[in-house]
Amino acid sequence: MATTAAGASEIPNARTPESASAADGREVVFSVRHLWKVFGPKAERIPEDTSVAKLSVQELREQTGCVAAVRDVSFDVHKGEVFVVMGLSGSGKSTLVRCLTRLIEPTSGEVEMDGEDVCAMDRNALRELRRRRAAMVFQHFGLLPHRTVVDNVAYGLEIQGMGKAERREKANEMVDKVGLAGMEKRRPGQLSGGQQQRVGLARALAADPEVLLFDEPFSALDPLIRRDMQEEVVRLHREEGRTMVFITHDLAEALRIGDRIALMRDGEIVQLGTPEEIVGSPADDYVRDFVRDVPREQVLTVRRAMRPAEDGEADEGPALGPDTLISDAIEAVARSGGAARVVDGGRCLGIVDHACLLNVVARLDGAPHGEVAA
Ligand SMILES: Nc1ncnc2c1ncn2[C@@H]1O[C@H](COP(=O)(O)OP(=O)(O)OP(=O)(O)O)[C@@H](O)[C@H]1O
Repeated sequence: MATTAAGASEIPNARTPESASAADGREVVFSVRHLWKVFGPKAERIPEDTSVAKLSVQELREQTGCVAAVRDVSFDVHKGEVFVVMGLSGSGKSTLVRCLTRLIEPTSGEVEMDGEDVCAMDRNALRELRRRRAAMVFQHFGLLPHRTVVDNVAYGLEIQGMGKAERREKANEMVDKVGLAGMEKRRPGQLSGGQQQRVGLARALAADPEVLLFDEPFSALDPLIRRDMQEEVVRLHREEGRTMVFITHDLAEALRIGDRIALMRDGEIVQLGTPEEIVGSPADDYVRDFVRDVPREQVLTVRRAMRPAEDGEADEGPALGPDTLISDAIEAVARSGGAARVVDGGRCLGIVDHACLLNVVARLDGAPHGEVAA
């Protein structure tokens, strides 16, 4: 697993290649195909009408009076991943994620959860889906002010019909899990904003949903508490491996917590990839501009920097795992004074030296394996 060097933890991006890799054999939780959500008059005709479906957002609005909040979007969310939906305000993030459980009704397209057609679910199945299978954690948690912390956490379980003793026990367990032990008897008004968010998180976790859907849950928090909560999410994810879909407009947040990121613009996904793919190989100028200020050495790994080993190099020098961040590799190379080997399972995959590491930092790396762009 990649680690950040001390003092260089602006965007820690610790994840294994397995958790970050795209599909290969991974179980799909949500499968979305050609999803559209159009607001406005006769919205349902827009996706089918090729003469208007390709118009820009502004042209579409002018010609039809409709807003296409989500336009022909397809993707899979894999079991156990943190899937981040990122984009500027108005790019369609909330609409897209609400369509997953039909909190917003899609205009057209397919949504499946665990192979089941969400668009065909009746009212009861939908209620079950939202309560137990894919629970949403909102920015404003809507805590009940007159109830204690533990009763707020138990509330969802009460609705599910769980008995008092059992739900108390479960709620206490969740309060502990999110770091609020000792505060069980307080009321929301006696908690800080960050602590209230933790109560909301504990309440969502208590229902033990297969997927947690977060809609910008931390955007109202001040930066330090926000950072705490991001770490909390990463910790919970590591401990439980629960699938999470997380909306944010904050790139640093997306890079910090996401296994994969779907970057949206005007209702479309312009790039879907790991943080390393998005930062290292932006799909177009829009994405390139979006990630321009990201400290690359804190996101990209030595896989991207390494070059083939020359005679004798494969047997000497410090060994680094292939997921070592460039920032850590810089430290290792600087300390050793020479090149380092990138080693996986005893096999030398390549070499990183001063030049190839600097190429990545200076954005002179056009492609993986240290081939310098022409
Ligand atoms: N009920 C609605 N009626 C009409 N247009 C809507 C409606 N809901 C959303 N929109 C429009 O759809 C587009 C996408 O909105 P959405 O809220 O999904 O974006 P977002 O990326 O989540 O934005 P934010 O980060 O500001 O929450 C916007 O242009 C918005 O104005």
